[in-house]
Amino acid sequence: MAVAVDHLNGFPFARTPRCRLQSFTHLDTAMFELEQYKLAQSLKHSITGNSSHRRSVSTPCLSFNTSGEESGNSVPKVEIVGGNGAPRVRALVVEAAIAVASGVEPVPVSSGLGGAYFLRGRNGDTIAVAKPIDEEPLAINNPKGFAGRILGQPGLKRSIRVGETGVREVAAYLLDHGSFAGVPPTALVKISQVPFHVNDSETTEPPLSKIASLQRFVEHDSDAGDLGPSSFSVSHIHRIGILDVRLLNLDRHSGNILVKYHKNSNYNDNYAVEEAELVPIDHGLCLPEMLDDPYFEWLHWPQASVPFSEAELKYISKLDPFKDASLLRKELPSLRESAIRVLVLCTIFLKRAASAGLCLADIGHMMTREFTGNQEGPNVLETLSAKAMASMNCSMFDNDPSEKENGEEETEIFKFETGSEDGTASVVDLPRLLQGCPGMGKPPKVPTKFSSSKSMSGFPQESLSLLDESDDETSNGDKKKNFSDFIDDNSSINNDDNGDDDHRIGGLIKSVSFSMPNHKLETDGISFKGMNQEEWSLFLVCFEKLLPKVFDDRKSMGLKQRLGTSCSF
Ligand SMILES: Nc1ncnc2c1ncn2[C@@H]1O[C@H](COP(=O)(O)OP(=O)(O)OP(=O)(O)O)[C@@H](O)[C@H]1O
Repeated sequence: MAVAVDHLNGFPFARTPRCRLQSFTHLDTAMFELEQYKLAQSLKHSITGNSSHRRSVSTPCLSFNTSGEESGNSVPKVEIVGGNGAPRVRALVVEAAIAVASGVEPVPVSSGLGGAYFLRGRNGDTIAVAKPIDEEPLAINNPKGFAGRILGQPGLKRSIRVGETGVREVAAYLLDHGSFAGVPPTALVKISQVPFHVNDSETTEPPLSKIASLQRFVEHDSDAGDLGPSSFSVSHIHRIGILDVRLLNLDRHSGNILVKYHKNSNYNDNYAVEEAELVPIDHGLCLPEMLDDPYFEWLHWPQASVPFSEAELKYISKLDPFKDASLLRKELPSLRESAIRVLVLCTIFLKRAASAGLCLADIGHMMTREFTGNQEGPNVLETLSAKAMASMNCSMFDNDPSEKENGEEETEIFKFETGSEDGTASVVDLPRLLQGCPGMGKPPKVPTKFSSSKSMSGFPQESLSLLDESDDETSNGDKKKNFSDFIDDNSSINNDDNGDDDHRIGGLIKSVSFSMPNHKLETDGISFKGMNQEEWSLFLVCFEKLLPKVFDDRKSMGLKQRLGTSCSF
């Protein structure tokens, strides 16, 4: 059996009318070809690297229906398309490639809302979990009855698009430096000639390949939902919590924490102590495109109120949000800049809060929205961001008195209408939003102007309106390409080449911009995508200035509320 490993560095991608292609200028694609007919004849399990077998890809479009040379090639294969620079992923992909080439079919996983498959080796051991992006919840080929939207539309969470959870799984692994939280090795791969699920297969040609996240399978005994938190160590919970805060994880429910038991070395014959290792999985709903409401299961666990240890504080202090941002841009060019900015903001928030002496529970609470009555209020992080945006505008106007005069319509600007499909309008009251944050005081008078609301039609879900696809840019100001940009439209996946939002996303855009164009403060989340680099830097300065007061307030409030820190676990 031969394994040909092929590196495609800097491959210049063409642009075709049918298919938007991604310029993977720095994509280092490792291609693992395993030819099945050779398998039968092979000299048992010898694996040889063959760099001379360079493969030219004429249509490197990451589509579900491949064409050209690939359609004539029925060899199951796995190739890395994102996260190649991460440790331990090549070994994972080699194993998965050998498994699929040897003809072992993926086994569907019954739990979860999305399509997930166990890939097994020929000895029956599970190697990896593959989650095709077109089988995510709400995606076109979802096998569990939650299909219906096309790639690029808002998904289960409005701030994360259908088809873009896989890239986030990989981002979580890349950002888990030194395996601090223990995210299993994860890569974004293209898997070809493997029978995954397809809806409506009678009318549509089954795809020859799919893009999927591929994660190392972790042997485990249960998940955290089956157990009470008392058996979990403070350190394991803190490490997962630190990751969740950096990534603004919207989905850290207990089922997404696997539990493995190890015999503790201190046990004696009468009483074997088992230590539970926690393994975080399922990071598809991290790094939203705008500030959103995270879900942190550990917030309800007493360990989260224990102060960070020295080692944890050291790890946090060494986190560099800008380096992390560069890493993501390099390894995962399809991840949108707006999501990367959320990472930067949350990391700064974590670092400053930890160094101010706040514990994980304090930080998690400040990032979580609260319900009062039946109304959801903004969390402290959102309120702070809104205030930083406002003060940023003020400081820009300070330099330009003429603008200041023109913008005196204040207060009203905090009330903007949001239309709904039935024609009713709701009003979002930003002064109230700004007052919701301890230490914020009165909202500033901020001159702003409204952005025009776009009326769209076509989809019933009002949530479809919340992502504006128009202007996602890289830090250089270049238009950024995303998965939905380069999906071949043969695959029935949205391929918006004409830039016309209206035929693609239904509902009503609900956003208001501040005085600078594209600073969107959306009713369901604050987005940073419209800021240019200079504005973003200014925003961060304004944001950081607001932190000490808020942290002081939280500390005095937390003293009353928190559990005693003398609890032992
Ligand atoms: N790395 C892994 N190791 C072992 N088992 C895994 C791993 N990843 C996922 N699983 C198993 O597969 C199941 C489904 O995976 P996952 O939760 O990631 O899918 P999902 O469709 O995104 O789920 P959800 O609807 O909860 O968001 C998990 O409940 C778990 O049992």
